[in-house]
Amino acid sequence: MSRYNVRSIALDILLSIEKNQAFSNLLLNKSIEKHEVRGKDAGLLTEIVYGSIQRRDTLDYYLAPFIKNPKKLQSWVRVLLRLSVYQMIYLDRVPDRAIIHEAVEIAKQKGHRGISSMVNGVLRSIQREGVRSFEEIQDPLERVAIETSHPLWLVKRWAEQYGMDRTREICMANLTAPKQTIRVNTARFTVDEVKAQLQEEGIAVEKGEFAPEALEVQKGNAAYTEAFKKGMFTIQDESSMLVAHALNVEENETVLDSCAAPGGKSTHIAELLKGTGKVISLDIHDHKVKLIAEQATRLQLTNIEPTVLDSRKAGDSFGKESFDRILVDAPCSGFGVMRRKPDLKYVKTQKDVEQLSHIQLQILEAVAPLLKSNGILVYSTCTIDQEENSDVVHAFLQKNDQFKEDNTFVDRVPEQLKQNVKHGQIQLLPDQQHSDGFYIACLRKQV
Ligand SMILES: C[S@@+](CC[C@H](N)C(=O)[O-])C[C@H]1O[C@@H](n2cnc3c(N)ncnc32)[C@H](O)[C@@H]1O
Repeated sequence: MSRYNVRSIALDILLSIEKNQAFSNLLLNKSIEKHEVRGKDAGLLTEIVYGSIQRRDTLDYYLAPFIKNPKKLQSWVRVLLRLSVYQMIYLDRVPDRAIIHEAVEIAKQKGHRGISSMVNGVLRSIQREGVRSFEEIQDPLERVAIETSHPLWLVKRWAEQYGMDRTREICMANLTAPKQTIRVNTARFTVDEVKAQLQEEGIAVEKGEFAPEALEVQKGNAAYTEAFKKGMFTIQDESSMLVAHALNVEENETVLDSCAAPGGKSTHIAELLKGTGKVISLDIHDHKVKLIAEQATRLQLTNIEPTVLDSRKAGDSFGKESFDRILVDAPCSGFGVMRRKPDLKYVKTQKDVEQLSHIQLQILEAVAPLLKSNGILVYSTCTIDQEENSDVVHAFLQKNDQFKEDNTFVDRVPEQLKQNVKHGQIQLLPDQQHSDGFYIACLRKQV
């Protein structure tokens, strides 16, 4: 595969993301398979696609002084310029002249002479003159927004919730590459067994930062291994691994996972139950419930029952007080996982946050009666927005006085995170723990 093709494929992927607002990781994986992009080329393609999305607004800021008629610029030309400038500024392994040459060739093929000479002119000017500084932006919020390529409304919102300094750190952290961590299937294997098997397959791993069953991948991709096929582990961020521990399950218990697909947490709960008891795994989408069943089969866990159901109607299918533990790993804005899904920041709106917080509260209220007294209800999201996190929990507790914050939650949190637990809740931020941003609240139903 030549470099020319890699950039051409990158352009097609980026255009398709712009047009359909499809998630970048899915589209990228499909293209890698379709074009059989391998080795270093796959790495370069991934870097160009993710980087160009992640830095979109910064790249436009850099390009703006060099483009005479921005309104007339066709979207494919803008995307081609973005991905070329991304490489010139952020990747040092390809010389600028090669990047410019390839951009001009693509422009010739896709457009006409006028366009290719404009692309050539813009990129050569940037090569010669460099790009402008962020110091030109007076407003500090706007500067963070442009410098880290986040929408201004989101930067403003986080500045109100977390303060200016923390917001900048969060936004910067969202530009870094996420780690790959795996969760050992402790129902069937030990951490050492999995480590040894992966090492045999050329995948270097180290102990995770805080979850006992976590291994951090240092080299290689654990997804394409025999160990994965054999069900020795699940690929999961470490912050997500805290959720099943928060439930504090004991063998033979019955657990409701009310928003379960694709099954990352259901399978963890099933593993902690050591194959005993039962996990009823609900999801509203039929095609997603199939994914839970697939994972349970791969991991050889027989104590999971994947079920298609809107959990807001769970009361029609299950009796009051029928579960020992309930998890609501709610649909959310995903603002904690922007490193993995950088397109989210341009797609989600303030209205989405508001609507999601209503659904989250509805789900909590619907499943609450199904919990036995003294049982634990865990609410979690992969977002860092307070309206979807502590505000939802606060609203729920106000209306449901049978529930209280579970102060024993702190005992089930790893040592280095204990200080982050407040009132039975923890908010992990991407700049602090180097994991995904994640929120967990642990509530107990009073006897
Ligand atoms: C954050 S994801 C869950 C991730 C999952 N717990 C895991 O660890 O793999 C939220 C899920 O909730 C599902 N969902 C959204 N609304 C729902 C509802 N009303 N009832 C049940 N599931 C719902 C979505 O389809 C999505 O799969």
